[in-house]
Amino acid sequence: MRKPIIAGNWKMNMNPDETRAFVAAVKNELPDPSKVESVIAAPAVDLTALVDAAKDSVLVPAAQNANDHESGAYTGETSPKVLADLGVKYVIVGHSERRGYYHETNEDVNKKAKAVFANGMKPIICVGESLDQREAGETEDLVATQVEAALNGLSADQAKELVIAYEPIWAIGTGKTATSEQAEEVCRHIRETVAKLYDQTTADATRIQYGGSMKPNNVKELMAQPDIDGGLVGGASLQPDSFLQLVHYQD
Ligand SMILES: O=C(CO)COP(=O)(O)O
Repeated sequence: MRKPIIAGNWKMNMNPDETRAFVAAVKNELPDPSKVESVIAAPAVDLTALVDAAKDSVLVPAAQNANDHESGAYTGETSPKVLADLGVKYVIVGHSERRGYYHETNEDVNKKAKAVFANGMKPIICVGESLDQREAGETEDLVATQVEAALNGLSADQAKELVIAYEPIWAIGTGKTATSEQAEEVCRHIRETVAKLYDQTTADATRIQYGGSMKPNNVKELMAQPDIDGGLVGGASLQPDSFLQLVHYQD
């Protein structure tokens, strides 16, 4: 059985003091990690505070990006090796904001996913279409291409470990959630794509999240879909109360 994974993506919000206060507010209220994995992806400048505050708790620290090199002349970038040294466990790769604002390509996403694995962490690989692409009927082909490119050269064992987040761009930060049927349709297609690339056993192990205006009031219905194994949550992960409601969606 795939273990559900609810991950907050704080984007460029919170400072170290706010990070410590958030962790203090949630750390003793999180669900049993054998039932739901609770993850927070903080800005790089907050990760030391996050890891430190979250030790002795089941909260799993994650980063929002990493360079594909371990060290060198890459001014302003974050080394995946240093993230791993700090105690980070997951790294979000290829978020639509990185693809859009910072021109990350499918090839970059693939290199970063490999670098994350090479340093003993797991990537959360984001895919998803714009509204124009959805309206042009391109969603399934586009998402399959993104998945194929991101997983290029990864082993079946790695495909079982990574997480794919389906985030329709038109649903991010807009309050417009994809209906659970729309989200399920694309997540099922992602699983079929993984099955074609590897085999059904591998695809059955890969965890697929939905992201885009996931909130306490829609998490249950989304998580009830057979191919949705988790959520990647922006706005609703910034407050301890709503994050706790999300990770406790089974209660
Ligand atoms: O981009 C997202 C998570 O990575 C979704 O953000 P919102 O939950 O704020 O729509």
